Amino acid sequence: MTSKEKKGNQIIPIIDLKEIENLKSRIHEEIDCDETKLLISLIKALANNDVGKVAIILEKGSCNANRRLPEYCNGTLLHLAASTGNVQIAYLLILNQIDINVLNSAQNSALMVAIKAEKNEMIQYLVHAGADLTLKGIDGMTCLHVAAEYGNLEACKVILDSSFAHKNFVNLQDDNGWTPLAWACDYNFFDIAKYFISNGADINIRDVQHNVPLHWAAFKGNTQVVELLLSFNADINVQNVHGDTPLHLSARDDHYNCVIMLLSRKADVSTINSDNSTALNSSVANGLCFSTLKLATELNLKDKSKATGLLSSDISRGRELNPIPCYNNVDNEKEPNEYTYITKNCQSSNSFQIDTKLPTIKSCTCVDICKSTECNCAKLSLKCWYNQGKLIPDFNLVGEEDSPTIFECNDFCTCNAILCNNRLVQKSSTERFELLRTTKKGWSVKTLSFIPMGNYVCEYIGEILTDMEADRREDDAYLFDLDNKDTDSFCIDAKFYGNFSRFINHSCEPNLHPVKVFVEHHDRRFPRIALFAKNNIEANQELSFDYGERFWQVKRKWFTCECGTSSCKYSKDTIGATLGLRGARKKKCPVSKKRRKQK
Ligand SMILES: C[S@@+](CC[C@H](N)C(=O)[O-])C[C@H]1O[C@@H](n2cnc3c(N)ncnc32)[C@H](O)[C@@H]1O
Repeated sequence: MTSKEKKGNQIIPIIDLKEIENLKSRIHEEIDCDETKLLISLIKALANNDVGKVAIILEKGSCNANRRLPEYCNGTLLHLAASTGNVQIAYLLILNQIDINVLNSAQNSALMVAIKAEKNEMIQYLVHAGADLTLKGIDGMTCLHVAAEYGNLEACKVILDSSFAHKNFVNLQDDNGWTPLAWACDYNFFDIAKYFISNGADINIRDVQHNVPLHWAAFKGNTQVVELLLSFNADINVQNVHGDTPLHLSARDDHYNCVIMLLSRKADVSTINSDNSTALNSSVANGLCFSTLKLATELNLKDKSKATGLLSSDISRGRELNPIPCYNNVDNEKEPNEYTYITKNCQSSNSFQIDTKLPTIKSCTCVDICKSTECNCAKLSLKCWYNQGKLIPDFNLVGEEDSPTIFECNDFCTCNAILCNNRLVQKSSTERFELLRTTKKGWSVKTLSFIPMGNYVCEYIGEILTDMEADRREDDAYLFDLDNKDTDSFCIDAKFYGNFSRFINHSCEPNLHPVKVFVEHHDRRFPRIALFAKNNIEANQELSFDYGERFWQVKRKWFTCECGTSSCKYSKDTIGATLGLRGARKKKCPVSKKRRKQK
């Protein structure tokens, strides 16, 4: 019926126009021009795959191809064509201006209908014809989620191979936080899970209940998928918001093979969930797994060297995308609790007002992706400093002078918020962190995953204060100066309200670089402080930024730098020379300025 053209890895159906003309010439019956009768004939012709007749009716022009069909779930003729898989008819409909991205009342686009019906040639055609891959249907699922749920590997390949799919498309989450990989793992589609992982799927992304795909695979007893995820180093003892590990979930549903697999890979039988239950306590009494778990628990009890120092499984209490566990293997200090965990800057006084008025906010009129130099937001930042989800190498991550200020696209821009190249800090960071007690610097933050240079890591969050308010505070250890040259000065204090960034220590060889970023308002007095990776950061490294010389000028009386780097400027041995020589110079510290003495 149609021949095919190869483009990249994709085979795209080619519509044979001569064949359509030929089919049209065989139709000799009179066609009634009454609109309702035309529509009925069209539906009938479509259902019978009568391409010639569909072409003739559409040519009459008096039939609205976009009309909704109540008897077909309020879809359009394209939904109908998608379910039958007739690519020539889909071509004719699109030629007649049918909207390719309409959702029917079950919230399916034509592409989703084709995926569910496994009409793979139609899927190729609709993707090639520009169907919106980011369109979200029921429960916020994209076409890739649907393809994963229905086990349609061919569709997954077509979608991900398409030039319309952006870099991180494979990791988009639905309303429940599920990635396409989570769907494939839950429904035991091994080949799809493997395909996603080899195409950039992140096995550690958490859903709204903090489950990772391994939880779902274990919960369903999908042993082969569990093994696949573990072979890609999935954390076997990962806990969800209820404290359940994959072993808890597998034991609860008595999935014997899966429990054996997890135990053989050294899953920890001693982990307790929020009900104070181990996997053994959670298992079905006298079920298949019970005696195996009992034996594993008894053997484990004999191993006394199990102390992990875990004080909390998530210091953010579910506020971050990924939980942030807290460990102390150093002293008796408990989990820090003298502050309130927040994820957005806050203001506790009326002494100033952030100007959020619409006329003061510039926005762009780009279509989709904001990659051109014409983007108004990029122009405001001098140029767009992001590409493929990170800072471009041109961005000054090492210089002492202030880095450029970044204006990200905002709610008033016309671009597509998912595809736009100029939105990073406004999206939650997907990196994983841990709070760890150190011997000489109190608490510290380390990254659990590799972070490439230029990646956005986290935001320094806290209470916005005027300089005068900050001066009245006794403890200045968590102040971050917003350092505005032209107007009144403000700072962020993370002492009482803050996120995990308040625990990031100083280093003379820092791996983070603070950048001023504006998103929801353009009031220059109140930039957001985004910390970006200054270089590649290996997993398990401590995060740090440079607190600046002024900090050490004030603090040297109480303590000196313990960063331990070879170029440390403020250690017991070097601080005298560093500040003695430079003390007289009025050095402008680029970002961080702690002004007050610690009492
Ligand atoms: C913003 S807090 C960082 C988190 C802090 N470690 C804690 O336990 O809460 C800044 C304080 O951490 C300690 N600190 C940070 N970097 C340090 C360094 N390089 N050497 C010594 N102490 C440091 C100092 O006590 C400093 O006042």
